[in-house]
Order: sequence, then structure tokens, then C-alpha cells
Amino acid sequence: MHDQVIDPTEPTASCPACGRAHAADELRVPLPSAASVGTLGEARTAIDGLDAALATLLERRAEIAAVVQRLKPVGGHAGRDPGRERQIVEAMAARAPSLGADRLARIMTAVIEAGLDAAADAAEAPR
Ligand SMILES: O=C(O)C(=O)C[C@]1(C(=O)O)C=C[C@@H](O)C=C1
Repeated sequence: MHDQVIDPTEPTASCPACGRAHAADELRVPLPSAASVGTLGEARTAIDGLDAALATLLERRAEIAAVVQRLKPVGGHAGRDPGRERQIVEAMAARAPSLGADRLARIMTAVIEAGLDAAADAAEAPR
């Protein structure tokens, strides 16, 4: 899958995830529709592909969130910003209406807290 940026202008020969050529710092994900999956196996294959993309995005999000913690005057759990978290959830709710803001808030609270925990662990780890 795509990881570090080498040269964003240089297309990969063939992406192992989608089979097409595109810049190495892009994630292109097939988006199977619910209507396109008819069997349990097809549905699980579709979920596995989406989860692989989600994991890639979550890993990259945690890396960026760790940078934010170093840039803020007060980082980590002590620097939680509920207003910013609400803004994130509201923006996501516009893209995920069937989940809605309340369920997305549960998801994003877990994502944000996991990111803060990972950043704290990385900051404590010997270099
Ligand atoms: O934007 C910030 O201030 C962050 O620290 C990042 C982040 C996030 O992971 O998105 C984490 C904690 C805050 O409560 C809000 C958002």
C-alpha cells in the first residue's frame, strides 16, 4: 500500500491497491456500493478493502495528530479542544449522513484518544 512520499510527482508503475498508476502519496480506493455485493463473501471482501484503506488513513492521521501535539502550547490529553473536535465531527457528518453526528462523535472520540495515546507513547520511547 502507499506509505512514505518519495516524489509526489512521480507516478507509481502500478499501485498494488488499485492496479493503476498514480502518485505515491495518494490513496485510491475502490468504493464498492452496497448494491454491488450479493454474497457474504463479496461483502466481506468489500469490507476488507475498505478497512485496509481506513487503517492506512488512521495511521497517517495519527502521525499528523502527533505533529499537532508538538506544535500546540499544551499538547496531549491536557490540550484537548472540544470545539475543534465538534468541528471535525460536523464536517464528517455531512459526508456520512447515515452515521450522523452522534455516532460519528463516538467514533472520532476513540480515534482522537487513540492518536493522543500513540503520540504520548512515541514521545516517551527511547530514540
Ligand atoms: O487540532 C488539535 O488541536 C489537535 O490536537 C488534534 C486533535 C485531532 O486528533 O484531530 C486532537 C485533540 C484535540 O482535542 C483536537 C483535535
